[in-house]
Amino acid sequence: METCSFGDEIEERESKISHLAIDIGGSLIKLVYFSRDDKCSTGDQWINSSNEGGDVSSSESTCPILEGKLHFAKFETSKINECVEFIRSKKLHHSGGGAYKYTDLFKEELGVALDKEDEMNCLVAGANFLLKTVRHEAFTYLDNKKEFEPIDQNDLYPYLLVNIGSGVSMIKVDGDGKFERVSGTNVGGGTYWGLGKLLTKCKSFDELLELSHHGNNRVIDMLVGDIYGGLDYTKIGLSATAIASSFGKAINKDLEEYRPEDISRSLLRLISNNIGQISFLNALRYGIKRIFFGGFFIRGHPYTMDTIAVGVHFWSKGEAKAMFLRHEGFLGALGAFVSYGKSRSDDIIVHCLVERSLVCTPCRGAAVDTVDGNMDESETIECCVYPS
Ligand SMILES: Nc1ncnc2c1ncn2[C@@H]1O[C@H](COP(=O)(O)OP(=O)(O)OP(=O)(O)O)[C@@H](O)[C@H]1O
Ligand SMILES: CC(C)(CO)[C@@H](O)C(=O)NCCC(=O)O
Repeated sequence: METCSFGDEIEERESKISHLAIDIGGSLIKLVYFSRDDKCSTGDQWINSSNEGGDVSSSESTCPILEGKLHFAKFETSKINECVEFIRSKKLHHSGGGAYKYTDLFKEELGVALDKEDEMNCLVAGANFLLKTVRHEAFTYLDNKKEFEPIDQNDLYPYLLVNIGSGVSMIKVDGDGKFERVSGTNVGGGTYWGLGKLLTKCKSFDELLELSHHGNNRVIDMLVGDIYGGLDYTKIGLSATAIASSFGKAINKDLEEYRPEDISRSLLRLISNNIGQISFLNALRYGIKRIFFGGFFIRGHPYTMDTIAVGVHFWSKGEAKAMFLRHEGFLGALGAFVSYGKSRSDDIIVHCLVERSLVCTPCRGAAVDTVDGNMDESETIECCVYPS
């Protein structure tokens, strides 16, 4: 993943768009951009930053508040030209500096240079930003129920951040900018999509995920009961329905004899279980009780979240808790967005005002239930940007 951001204002017909951050991952490109509300576009709203709490206090001088919305978009990395076209059509591009893998493409197509931000820094900054400022962001998933949990600012750290992208990073977070990448695994979202595509001939990730809804993993996975004559192995705490060996039954038939639905479900279970287990072991290593899972592998998918949550609960004997994030896939891009300018003289401080209620509002179509539903990319976060 590469995370980049660039700023300055671009006039659009309906709103002013400024500040774009882009996260170019192994599988997906994520964009986060800010559009100023019309009512604020005169730029005549000022606050004294020293009177406001939190992030803006680093500046003593007064500064204008730009009220507006954060927007989200994603594209497959293999179709980067669609992303470039989107940026061009929305006129999101402008100035910047720096260089990296896609620099030439962005320079040639859009005439912009990218400022590179550190990936881990951005993941942590994005997670902290969401956990500290966006209500209804973090939730548990137990017994097929999503429950939002308010985050106590005084009891946030340490936590383990597990970002499940193509690969998986596990980061112990101790504060703003205070973190250590303690582990990772190469068995991640890319593995599910890659192996799933080969085994099922699916054309898209969404198709593969959809198949998993209708599958039965017991057809392919070897269960404890398959080994123990249908019985639990009570002495070591394993029920008959626990998986003894993922894909363990696949030795019995040829690939064509298995349903793609069952293959997808077993694969999803295998990967989610494995990540849940490694995450728990790392939480245990540092005495951490709360694990936040992000990354686009999750996609708010009930079976994925259930497998991870149940695994963490089971292995930790209820001591550790798995939590999920509504903006799961945008941590890096959001982090690039909020970090932009921090190391430069043209400081841009992004801060969501609690008074603006931080609801996610739909920007097209009818009202959606923004709290219970999965995140829809057409939703936005109302926020304020404080440029110094
Ligand atoms: N539409 C999609 N197309 C492809 N993969 C998808 C899609 N939706 C979800 N995914 C899953 O999300 C994963 C990528 O997640 P994410 O965008 O968070 O990581 P990344 O930034 O691409 O990876 P990395 O950080 O390892 O470079 C894919 O490997 C796949 O499992
Ligand atoms: C290489 C990155 C950091 C790129 O985002 C990610 O894909 C990852 O964490 N992979 C796992 C690598 C490992 O720790 O084995």
